[in-house]
Amino acid sequence: MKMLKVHGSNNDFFILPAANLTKPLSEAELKLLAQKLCDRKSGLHGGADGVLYVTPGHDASVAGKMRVINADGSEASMCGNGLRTVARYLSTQTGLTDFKVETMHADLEVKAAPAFAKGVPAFDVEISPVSFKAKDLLMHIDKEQLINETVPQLGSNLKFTAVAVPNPHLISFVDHETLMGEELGRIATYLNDGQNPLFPDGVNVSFVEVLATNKIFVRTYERGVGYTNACGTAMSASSLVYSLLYPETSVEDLITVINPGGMVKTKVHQRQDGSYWMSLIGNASFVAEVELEQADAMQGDFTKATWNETGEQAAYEEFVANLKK
Ligand SMILES: N[C@@H](CCC[C@H](N)C(=O)O)C(=O)O
Repeated sequence: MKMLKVHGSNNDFFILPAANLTKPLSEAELKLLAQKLCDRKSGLHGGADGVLYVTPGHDASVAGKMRVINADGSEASMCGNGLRTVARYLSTQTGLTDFKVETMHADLEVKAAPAFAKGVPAFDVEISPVSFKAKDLLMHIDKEQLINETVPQLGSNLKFTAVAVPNPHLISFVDHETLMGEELGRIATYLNDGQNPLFPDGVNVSFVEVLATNKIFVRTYERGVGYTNACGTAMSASSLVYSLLYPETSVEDLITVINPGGMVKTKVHQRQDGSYWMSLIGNASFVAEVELEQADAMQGDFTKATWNETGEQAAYEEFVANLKK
């Protein structure tokens, strides 16, 4: 079966089109396959943060459907970095450059964007729906929503905002020392332990540093994965919270979001009814074309897999190096 190794801001995935399977996968087999492929020690070519499973959409109004399987086998409702790469994949399959992709809770607009650099193609994707309601985050606290408040159960003086986009995010704006410290891992590990009373289903946790007006740095510990180079939904959610908490910025401003894996651009939009959605604009890099036997992959045997590099990773790394100049 053929797959693509891809990334957005070095948040990396295997794109697995269902059409490429030699036999259909049960839900349990899809979960196991993601765990086998993504394992950073025993997985395929260094593993990945997740699998993006692409199937036909509900009708001709969408070019396809993206399902997001985290490295631990859990399924998420959305993946911003992944959606850019799936959009590019579907664009190559259909010839379309402005279309919709079905996701768990919404059909989302995607469109080709100007390349971020030579050899670094980019896509612009819609991040939506957005909710601050505790029930939409599966967050168990004694209030309807959490916006820039401390959470005593976390044993921290930091203030947090919780928002679903639609996967759940808990975000705190911090200074540089805290951004780079141990607190993020301590809090995120606890909230993703499967036992805590606040987020029984887990949550993506991000610390954000404001670098300048409309320029932020986002570091994320992801539900179902751990620390990643970037999290597209987290960067979009952080941009929304930034626009709400910092009067220096406004909706429709273009925000530069730096992350450990590179850089994206975001824009926060507000509809007539007051609801929000975001644009996430960033690279959609194809690293390698992969081919392997499905049965081998299910066993975690990657010895016979073929791996053909596209050459795009070198271009992406040059793009990142130039960011730092
Ligand atoms: N890295 C993704 C988010 C993937 C899902 C997340 N780990 C969750 O479980 O909600 C992104 O780019 O948004």
